Amino acid sequence: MPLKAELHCHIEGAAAPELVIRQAQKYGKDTSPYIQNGSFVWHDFTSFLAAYDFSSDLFRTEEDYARLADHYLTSLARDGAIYSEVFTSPDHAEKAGLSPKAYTDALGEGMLRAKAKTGIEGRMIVTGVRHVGVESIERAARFAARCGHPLVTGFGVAGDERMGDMEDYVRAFEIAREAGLGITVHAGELTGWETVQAALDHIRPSRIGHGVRAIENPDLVRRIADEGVVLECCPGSNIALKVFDSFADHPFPALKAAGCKVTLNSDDPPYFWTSLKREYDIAAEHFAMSEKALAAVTRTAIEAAFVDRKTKSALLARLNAVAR
Ligand SMILES: Nc1ncnc2[nH]cnc12
Ligand SMILES: [Zn+2]
Repeated sequence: MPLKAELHCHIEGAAAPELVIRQAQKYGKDTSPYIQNGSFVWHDFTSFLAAYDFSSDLFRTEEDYARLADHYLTSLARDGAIYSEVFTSPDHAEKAGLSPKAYTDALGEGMLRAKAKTGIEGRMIVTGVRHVGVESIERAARFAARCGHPLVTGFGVAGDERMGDMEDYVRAFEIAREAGLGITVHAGELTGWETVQAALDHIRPSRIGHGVRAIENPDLVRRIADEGVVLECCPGSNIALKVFDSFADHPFPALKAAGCKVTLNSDDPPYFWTSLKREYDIAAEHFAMSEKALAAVTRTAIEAAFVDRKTKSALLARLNAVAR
């Protein structure tokens, strides 16, 4: 089994249906509109977000969040992952009645529990959500910049790409950059190549969440390759959300062949009927990636990780010990 690293997973979106059902029982909620036969139910991005927000609202206490992070990172480690970055969302925490600090501390506690059991190294990327609005995104950036939590190492923007413009987020990203945080932004998932170009022009991230629709513009693909911007690709998510019709139509191999740095990620795994392990399996089966090529993807992810140099070297040494 190849060693793996993940850069792109929304922690609320990693809650398995069984865990969500348990939380719903705890808080007296009916899951039947959103979970049927042990599987999340949605049919487009808007209804996906409705199911996601319903489930997120069932994580309310520090222990709920600690258990969620522990659960997810432990399952990742069992699938061969040595490193995990998760997107956190102070907006969801506040809606559930927890302060951003209590929420972040709790997730950090869960990550440390998973590390104690399995050795997996975890970090958090605080995100603002586009469809909540610019003000909340700047609030999230200010929180990320001043929270001082040792596992918070990045800042990002996610949510419905069809709302707002990249330029609206420049201030938030400047706050995060000045605080020394790594920068990633969702672009080129639900909207076309223009969003990816706008992200590069206005935000200057080292990584792009998805970015796959850059394939629509060969000049932009060349620019991504030349500038060494890392793409956090999530093929299973893209097919589930019908960004592309099939894995045969997915641009992962073409982006890689054009010299773009690509990584494999699960995004919101149970919502898209995937896992990090399945993403590596998809790449082996549909993109003809050898074990060596998959190990190189893991290496790209670790090199692009928002983690201190010493930890990065230790992770690369672990990878190099088994993959040559
Ligand atoms: N796939 C996705 N795209 C944008 N925002 C998200 N938030 C959670 N999952 C997301
Ligand atoms: Zn995402």
